[in-house]
Amino acid sequence: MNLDVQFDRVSVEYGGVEAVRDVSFSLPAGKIYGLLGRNGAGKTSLLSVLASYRTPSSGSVTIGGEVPFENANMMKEISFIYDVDYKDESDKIKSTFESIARYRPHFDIDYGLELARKFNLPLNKQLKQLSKGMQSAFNVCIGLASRSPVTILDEVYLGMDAPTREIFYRELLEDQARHPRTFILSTHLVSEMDYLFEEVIIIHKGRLVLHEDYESLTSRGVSITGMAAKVDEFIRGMNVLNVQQLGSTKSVMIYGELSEESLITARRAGLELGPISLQDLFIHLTGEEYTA
Ligand SMILES: Nc1ncnc2c1ncn2[C@@H]1O[C@H](COP(=O)(O)OP(=O)(O)OP(=O)(O)O)[C@@H](O)[C@H]1O
Repeated sequence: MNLDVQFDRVSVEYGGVEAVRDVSFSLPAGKIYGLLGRNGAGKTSLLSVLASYRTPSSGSVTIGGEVPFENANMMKEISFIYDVDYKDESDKIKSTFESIARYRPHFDIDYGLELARKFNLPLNKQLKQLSKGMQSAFNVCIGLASRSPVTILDEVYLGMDAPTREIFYRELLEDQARHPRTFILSTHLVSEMDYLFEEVIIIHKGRLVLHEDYESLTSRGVSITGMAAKVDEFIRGMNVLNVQQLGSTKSVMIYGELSEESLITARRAGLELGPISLQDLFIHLTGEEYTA
């Protein structure tokens, strides 16, 4: 079954206020997508339309050409994992997995339990007795063990410590290699998670800023380091994202590809060129001065 995701001119309104405006993009099945945007950019609103938690105020979302809203067959193929509050939940991990497996056809209980052990989750405790980070790790167990063809993980790392997040990232990549599917990861931890993304979608103030594959996106920026005067001369007229200076050495990030001629000039001037990070680009593209 082809389960490509298509957003077509999607807008989401809350009481007449537009949180998402006219967003279109398509996500071919089987890849890991990073969805980035600042607080309030509209990520959860967009994802909740895909997960059929709400309908768009205009436009449409389809999966494999079908509208998922109130489409029971299609809903079995989607998992939307977010920061669920378990404060009233007295079930334990295993029985929760068993309940989920009844309505998620791809759910693998053994894999879920294996993950729970890797995350050191206590199988004998009620969910409400788990710490915040443990509850997040439990959500990740559900997201991965569901093996849904379309899996949405909306800021699922909240409260998880760094080693636990590492387990999450490693397991995600390993399970993706075994059972390829579409993952959409919404995150603020850009520098930590960027290596997971095959494609990146950035939204800002409800609008799509870009959708591009990770490699070509990061190849669009360059860092230039060298003697301050030489750097200043070289970057004249370029789109500068960030400047750092230590003594007489200056390091500058620019956005835009350098021509072959510029590369030769930079080398002649003794300047060091390097890649820039997705986080640098993200900060630039969603800064206040940026207008899409
Ligand atoms: N139920 C709601 N009623 C009214 N406004 C809402 C509602 N949910 C979200 N909004 C507004 O819609 C906008 C987008 O919110 P959304 O939660 O989609 O952003 P986000 O990118 O997920 O943010 P964050 O990274 O902070 O979680 C915000 O201005 C928010 O205040």
